Amino acid sequence: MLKPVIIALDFPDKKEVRQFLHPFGDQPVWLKVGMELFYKEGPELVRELKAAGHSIFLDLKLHDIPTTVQRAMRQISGLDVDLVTIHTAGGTEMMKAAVAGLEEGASGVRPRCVGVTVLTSTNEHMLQTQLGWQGTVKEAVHHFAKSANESGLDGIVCSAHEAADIRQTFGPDFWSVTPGIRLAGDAANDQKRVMTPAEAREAGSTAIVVGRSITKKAQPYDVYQSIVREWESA
Ligand SMILES: O=C(O)c1cc(=O)[nH]c(=O)n1[C@@H]1O[C@H](COP(=O)(O)O)[C@@H](O)[C@H]1O
Repeated sequence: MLKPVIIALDFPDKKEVRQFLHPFGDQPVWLKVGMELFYKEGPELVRELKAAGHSIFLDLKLHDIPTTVQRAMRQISGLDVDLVTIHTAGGTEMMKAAVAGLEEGASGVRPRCVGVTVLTSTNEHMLQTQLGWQGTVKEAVHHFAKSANESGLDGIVCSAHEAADIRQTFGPDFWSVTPGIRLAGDAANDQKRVMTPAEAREAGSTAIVVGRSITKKAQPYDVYQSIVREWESA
């Protein structure tokens, strides 16, 4: 089992990805390929990273009518990635269609699918004034997690602040994948609900997603290793 510290490869192209991964040698890690990189490099880079032994979280956050999502997930599943995202706000019919598409397209075990709930760049004030939700962030995440769970998803994406409630309610097999991770002293940037790796583990996160706190450092490989140690000793 790979360490559940997922590195967000938020780079513009494969050249920068290869440079970044060079110090990792042949050590397989969890890598997240998001929209910026996928829209530039497409499936070819995903195949390259898979062939190198990495686990791939393809984060394209699908949100469309059920038929379109099902057909898109069929294609994504054919890439043999390990984890994918969908927006829970698309509703249960869409999420069920996503799972069906993943099953149809898989040659073996289908990719796990987690539902994005309230983005970690959103705080309670934004949720209430911009998105029209009357309750707290915790209540909103719980609400979307319930519909994700009922739709057959494998977990959700939320901040580590909600992870304890999710684990307690849905059990450890329902994943809480938590971005918004910052090392003590790092800038939050656009993230609003942040925690350190150790805090996230103690709160019950299944896996953490870390981008800039690794990728913007002078010695990213050393920082990755220290985050893994922090996670394991928490
Ligand atoms: O789905 C995601 O991965 C995601 C959901 C969310 O609520 N917040 C969030 O930051 N992310 C992703 O996690 C990564 C966080 O990057 P950093 O803020 O640089 O650590 C980015 O690639 C985001 O796209």
